[in-house]
Amino acid sequence: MSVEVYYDDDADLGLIQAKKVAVIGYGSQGHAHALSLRDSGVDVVIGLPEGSKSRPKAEEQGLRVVTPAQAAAEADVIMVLAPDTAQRALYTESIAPNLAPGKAIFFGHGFNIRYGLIKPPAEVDVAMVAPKGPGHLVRRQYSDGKGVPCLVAVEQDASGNALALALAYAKGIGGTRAGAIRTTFTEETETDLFGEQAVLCGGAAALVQTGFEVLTEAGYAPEVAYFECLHELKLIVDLMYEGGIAKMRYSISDTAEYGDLSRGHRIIDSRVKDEMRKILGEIQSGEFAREWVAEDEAGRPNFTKWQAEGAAHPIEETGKKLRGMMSWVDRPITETA
Ligand SMILES: NC(=O)C1=CN([C@@H]2O[C@H](COP(=O)(O)OP(=O)(O)OC[C@H]3O[C@@H](n4cnc5c(N)ncnc54)[C@H](OP(=O)(O)O)[C@@H]3O)[C@@H](O)[C@H]2O)C=CC1
Ligand SMILES: CC[C@](O)(C(C)=O)C(=O)O
Ligand SMILES: [Mg+2]
Ligand SMILES: [Mg+2]
Repeated sequence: MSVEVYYDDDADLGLIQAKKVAVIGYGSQGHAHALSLRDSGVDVVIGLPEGSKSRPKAEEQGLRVVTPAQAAAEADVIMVLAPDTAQRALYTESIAPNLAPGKAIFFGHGFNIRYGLIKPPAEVDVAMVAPKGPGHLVRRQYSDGKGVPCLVAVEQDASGNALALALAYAKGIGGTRAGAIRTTFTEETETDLFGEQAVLCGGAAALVQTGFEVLTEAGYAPEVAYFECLHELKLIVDLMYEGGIAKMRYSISDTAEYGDLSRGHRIIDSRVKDEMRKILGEIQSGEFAREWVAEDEAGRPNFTKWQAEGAAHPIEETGKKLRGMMSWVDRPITETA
């Protein structure tokens, strides 16, 4: 099945330059969208609650900041980049009362639309521009004249022009320099959640911690275990990123490649694959969304406990010490806003 991909020549920046855009939220994605849109000649206003700790940062970067309700009232296009769990109340209290026919509401992730937590009226466009990378990389790539590929989707096309507007927005943040892939809210939400749970965040973190535990429990030095299970993962992933698994296998030793080919599927075996299917089922059925919304509404008791347990894992202490010895380890991209 082939996907539609749009590039700069397929997008008319003038469409978004003719609109006023409210970016609600000024975190990882919000700062990247707002600054890049502004640098693309778009009239941008930031919506943040009074007392938000992001306010000084946005103001220092020369942006006008008002409340989310005022930003939504002023704007033609409202991009919602607050945390997913805050979006439903934000929508009900500040955005819905300020929607009118002809306006558009945009998202960076489809969670609230996919699971029916936000139901915009039929007279507004509902679209998504979701960069496939962390916000700080989105901004850095834009500033370097490049872009991070993004997904675009239209849930509701009241104006008949929603896709063109979404592509114009994607161009304004550099997305169509790299390519904007057409998808749906459902596909983006379900694959994004699956990817972060099973592979990128949940799967990878558990793999690293478990490998570290096996080596240290067997008496090997934590420092050596850290290098083997975490530090070198970047070198391996960089090779995959550049040329797929094939390039990684080309680059490693034959001994490593034989170990990879003969042992990898003993780790990620049919039980793990079945569990991945189960996780996908929980995402598709809405079970995960209901659980996460309930957890958030209860004050995040499990989230907080698991976060603290993760932070206390011995690999963190070892890593902190070792990274202090590695002058070549760049400042993390999460610290460059
Ligand atoms: N992180 C990423 O790279 C990616 C994120 N996304 C999606 O982008 C969206 C934003 O996520 P992300 O950038 O990570 O969010 P962050 O947590 O980095 O930032 C959230 C921002 O929203 C503000 N905020 C919090 N509550 C409200 C509220 N009630 N009203 C208005 N603003 C509020 C925060 O202010 P304060 O400083 O006061 O807390 C902060 O500025 C989500 O939908 C996410 O799924 C999509 C792709 C990648
Ligand atoms: C992989 C995590 C992510 O989905 C992302 C940066 O794309 C997120 O929600 O932060
Ligand atoms: Mg993602
Ligand atoms: Mg995500």
